[in-house]
Amino acid sequence: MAATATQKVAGAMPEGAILAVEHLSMKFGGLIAIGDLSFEAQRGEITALIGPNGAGKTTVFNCITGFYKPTEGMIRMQRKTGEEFLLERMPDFQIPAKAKVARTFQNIRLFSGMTLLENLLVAQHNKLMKASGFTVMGLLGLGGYRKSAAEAKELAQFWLEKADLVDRADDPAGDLSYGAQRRLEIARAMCTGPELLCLDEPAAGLNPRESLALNTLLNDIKDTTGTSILLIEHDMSVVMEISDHVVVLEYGRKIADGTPAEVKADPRVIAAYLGVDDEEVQDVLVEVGDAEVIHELDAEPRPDQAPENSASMLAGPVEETIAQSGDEVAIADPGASKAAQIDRLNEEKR
Ligand SMILES: Nc1ncnc2c1ncn2[C@@H]1O[C@H](COP(=O)(O)OP(=O)(O)OP(=O)(O)O)[C@@H](O)[C@H]1O
Repeated sequence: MAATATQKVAGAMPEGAILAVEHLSMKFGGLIAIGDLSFEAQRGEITALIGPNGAGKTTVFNCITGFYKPTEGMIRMQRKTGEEFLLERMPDFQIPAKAKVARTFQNIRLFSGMTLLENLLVAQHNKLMKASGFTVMGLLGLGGYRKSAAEAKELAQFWLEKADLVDRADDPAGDLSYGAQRRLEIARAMCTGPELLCLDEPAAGLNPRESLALNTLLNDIKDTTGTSILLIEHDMSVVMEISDHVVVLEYGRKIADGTPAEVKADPRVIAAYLGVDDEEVQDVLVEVGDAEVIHELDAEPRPDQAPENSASMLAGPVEETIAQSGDEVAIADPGASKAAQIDRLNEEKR
């Protein structure tokens, strides 16, 4: 019999974790966007998911929030009540309501013609409809609807204040600056009462002042509500400043996992994150003092075989990819992964 989305799975949830991604894989035809990825997000912490363009970060988010059904693997989420969900088995519309996971997108998705307040009330639509008993009489103010409507407005105002937007409550959302729209999206997500908030590049396109306001809001959410945050971000000032834990992807694989300070000093991360520019990699390796790696890396570059575009690359070793993908195989050069280059050099040193 098929397991249900809330069925307990073998093995306890890792200590303190709200989310455990276990052996997740996602293939698109012959392309392995995520390959055997496992990581955890701790309850009450900010976990950042970073990596070069095309590393698979958004695909992970899409699997967590039910937009994609993973090819393999498990995504376990445990609520404060102890109730456990297998997100990969749930329909996407149930994930916010039952598992209490909310998300924002890379491109802003507000109702730009509606006021800020209206945007936050719409986010609470389900709760209000329930309070109306789904009847016209309910909507007209009988039963608990009136009370719920007042509470919804109060909650919206609470989050407008937190996002430093309360003075603009009656303005159309489309009139806000980019940074303010980002904060409004987060406020809107918080109005749904999430236990896990997934933010896809919230600092994209923000100026330093707006990035600072974003950091303040996210730290405030973490400290005052205990909501756990999973963050995809390219802006390292945001990642290093506010994250408790950082998971680094390259070609759909995890290459590092640790505190911001740990991953920042990891030569594999530096090599992967700096993309295809070998000279830049070496500069940074000099900065972290890994002269030996630099020396060996000098002998290793294979620019003639490097990818032109990371988005077209595969996640794993060629032989593994061929074995997994059947006819529709897109082949990547194993030399393309800079983290793998560092691994090979370390292997040779032993
Ligand atoms: N629906 C899809 N169909 C086919 N390929 C896809 C699909 N979604 C993602 N991909 C591919 O999967 C890989 C990972 O993409 P993804 O968007 O997850 O990367 P990312 O790390 O979020 O990149 P970025 O930082 O540029 O947003 C890419 O090669 C991408 O082209």
